[in-house]
Amino acid sequence: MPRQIHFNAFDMNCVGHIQQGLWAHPRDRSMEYNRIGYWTDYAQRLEKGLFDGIFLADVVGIYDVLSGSPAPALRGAVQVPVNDPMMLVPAMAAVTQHLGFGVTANLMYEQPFLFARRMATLDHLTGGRIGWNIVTGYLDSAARAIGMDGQMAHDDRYDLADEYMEVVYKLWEGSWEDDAVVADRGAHLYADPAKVHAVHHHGRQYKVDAVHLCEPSPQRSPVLYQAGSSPRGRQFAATHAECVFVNGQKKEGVQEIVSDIRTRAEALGRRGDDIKVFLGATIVTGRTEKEARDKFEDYRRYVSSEAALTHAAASMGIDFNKFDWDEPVETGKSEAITSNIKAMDRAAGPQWTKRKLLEQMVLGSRQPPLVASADQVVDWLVDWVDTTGVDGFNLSRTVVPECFDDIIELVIPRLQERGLYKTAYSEGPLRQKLFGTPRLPDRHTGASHRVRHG
Ligand SMILES: Cc1cc2nc3c(=O)[nH]c(=O)nc-3n(C[C@H](O)[C@H](O)[C@H](O)COP(=O)(O)O)c2cc1C
Repeated sequence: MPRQIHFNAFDMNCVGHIQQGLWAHPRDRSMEYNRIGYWTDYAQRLEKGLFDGIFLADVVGIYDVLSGSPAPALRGAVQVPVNDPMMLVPAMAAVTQHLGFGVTANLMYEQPFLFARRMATLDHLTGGRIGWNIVTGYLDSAARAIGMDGQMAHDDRYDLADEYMEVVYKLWEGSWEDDAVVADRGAHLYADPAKVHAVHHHGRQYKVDAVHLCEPSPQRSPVLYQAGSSPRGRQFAATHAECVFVNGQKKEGVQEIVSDIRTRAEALGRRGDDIKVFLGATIVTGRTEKEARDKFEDYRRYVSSEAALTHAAASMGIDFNKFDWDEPVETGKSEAITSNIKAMDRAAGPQWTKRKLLEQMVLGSRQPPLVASADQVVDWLVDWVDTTGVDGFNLSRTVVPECFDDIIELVIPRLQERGLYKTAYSEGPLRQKLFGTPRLPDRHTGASHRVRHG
C-alpha cells in the first residue's frame, strides 16, 4: 500500500492567524472564534472529512516588534486577541470521536507539575486524542508580561525545555503504575498506594517532590509535536518529538531538515520513522485551475500588508520599519525564530529587503499559497512527499470554513482514489492512529522514566 498522506488543519484561537487580513473577507467566519459553536462545527466538519487533527498554534504575548508598538497588531487582529487553545479541546472532543488535537503550549511560563496535570486531564477527556506542540516562545512581550526583562537566549530556552521534558515524563510515565487503580467498591480501595510513586526531581531549573495528581490516561504522555528547526531545535526534535512541523519554500531545504532530524534521531537510538514530519502549506483550490485562480484573486483583495509585516517582524524579531524599502535588512542578532530568517535568506538571498519580503507575502504571510486545480494539488502533494520525505501537511486556513471544505470535497477524494489517504479512521488513541501504539515506544527517551514494576 502506498504511504498515506496526513492532514492537520492549522489554526489558532484568534481572528488573524497566518494569512493576514482575510478575516475581512465577507465569507470568512473567524471572527466567531470566541463562540463554542464555531469550534464544534469546525471539528465535526474536519472529522467528516477524515482530517487527522486540528493543530492549534498559540502565543502568550502581543506582536509589538514592528515600530516597537502593539498598535499594528491590534488594528489588524494579528494573533491578538488570542484565547487559550486548550479550552477548545473538550468542546471539540465532545462532538467527535477520532479527530486529534495538537495544542501548542509554551513551557517557559508554567510549572511542569501543573502543566502535566492539565495535559493528562485533556488526554482523559479526549480518550487519548491529545498532542502537545512544545514551544519555548519567541516574544519578549510574553516574558515582560510575567515579570522578566526579556526572553531567555535562543539556545538556553531549549536547555530549559530539555529539563522540563524530563520532569513531565517522570510525572506522566513514572508516577502511577498501570494497575495502580483498583476501583474496588467492595474493598473501598480506589488506588493501591504501593503502586503510586512520588517523583523526585532536583535539577538546575526545577524541583519537584510530588505524586502526579492524575491516574494514567490512555496515552500517558501526549503525542509530542515540535516546530523550530535551528540546529539546537533539530536536536531537541530528534530527542523528544514524534511529529515535527516545518515550514519551507524550497524542496531541497525541507528535504535537508527532514533527513537531518531523522539522522539525529537514529543517533539517539530511535528510528527515522518514529518521527512524522508535517509541512506547513496554504492551498487555494477549485475544480479547475481557473476557478482556483479566481478564488485567489478574490481573497487577495482582503490581504493586509501592514498585518503581514507585523507578524513577520515578531516571528523574526526584526523591526522592518527601521529599514528603508530597498535597504538590506540586518538579521544578525535575532533571538526569535532563527529558522524563519534562514528560510527567508534561502528564498531571497542574504541581502533581502523589506520590499522583497512584502513581494513574497502575496496572501498575507511568507507562506506562498499553492493556487491550483484539485488534480494539480494532488500531484503537488505527492511530489513533495516523494522528494522531501514529509508525511503530511499542516494546512493553514485562508477563508474559513470554505478553505477546508474545498480540501474535503475536492482533494481528499482524489487522494483516496489513488490509495494515498485513509477512507476511514483507525481505532484507538492519536498515537495509535499515527504510529500503531498508544504509548511512547520503549526507545523514546520519555519511556526511560517509566515506573519499574515490582
Ligand atoms: C512552523 C513553526 C511553527 C511555530 N509555531 C509556534 C507557536 O504556535 N507558538 C510559539 O510560541 N512558537 C512557535 N514556533 C516557534 C518555535 O517553536 C521555537 O520555540 C522557537 O521559536 C525557536 O525556533 P528555531 O529553533 O527554529 O529557531 C514555531 C516555529 C515554526 C518554525
